[in-house]
Amino acid sequence: MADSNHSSSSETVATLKLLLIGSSGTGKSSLLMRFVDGVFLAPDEISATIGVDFKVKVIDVEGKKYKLTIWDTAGQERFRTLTSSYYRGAQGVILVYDVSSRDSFNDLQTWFNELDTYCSSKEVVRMIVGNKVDKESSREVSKQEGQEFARKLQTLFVECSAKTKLGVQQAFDELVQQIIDTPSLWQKQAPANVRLQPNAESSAESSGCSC
Ligand SMILES: Nc1nc2c(ncn2[C@@H]2O[C@H](COP(=O)(O)OP(=O)(O)OP(=O)(O)O)[C@@H](O)[C@H]2O)c(=O)[nH]1
Repeated sequence: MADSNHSSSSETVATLKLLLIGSSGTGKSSLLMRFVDGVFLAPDEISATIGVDFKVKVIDVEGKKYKLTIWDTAGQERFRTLTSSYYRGAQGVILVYDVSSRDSFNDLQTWFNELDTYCSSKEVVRMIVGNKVDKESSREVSKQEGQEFARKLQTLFVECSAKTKLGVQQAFDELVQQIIDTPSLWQKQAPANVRLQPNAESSAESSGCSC
């Protein structure tokens, strides 16, 4: 998949909404920055997310352009607001843990429960990402454990490092490819350049809502 951030949204086949969830400090904002901006901020340059943030990236898959809106939410409970609206319309969700933090891995089940509550569609593509593999000497969760948990929950699985960028592109590529391979998730959207009638029903179908 290639980047094409200079193309206009009217040329895109679809807009895909991706979410990053997971406990505080696992590296969600860092993964987003690495994937969209190609940078990694040092610990003293990055602060905890408050509420919700998002970035946009246009990618090229087999000659077609897809606009990704990638949402990053606060891991800290006290900064979490608007939870249900955050999940609305998502086609892909990345659950992030830190391979050097057993607690963040144990927290995944709670994040899954939240996901099931707000995003019940089984079609929505889910991926577990074990971040910070560069911290191999302080690893607390083996790759095999991560894989087994993902298999149990029937999700995709990738290990990566926002710091070294290892695996980051692969994670987003696999997630997007699976969404593209599930047309019912995104083909019901109105084309980006078609405006709905003001009185059009705000049903799941007309809003492109997947959850
Ligand atoms: N070594 C290493 N550190 C990382 C990596 N990714 C993120 N970090 C560091 O981990 C800390 C937390 O990163 P964030 O991206 O702010 O984590 P977050 O999940 O967005 O945190 P919240 O906004 O509180 O939910 C920062 O100090 C990052 O620099 C990584 O791949 N390797």
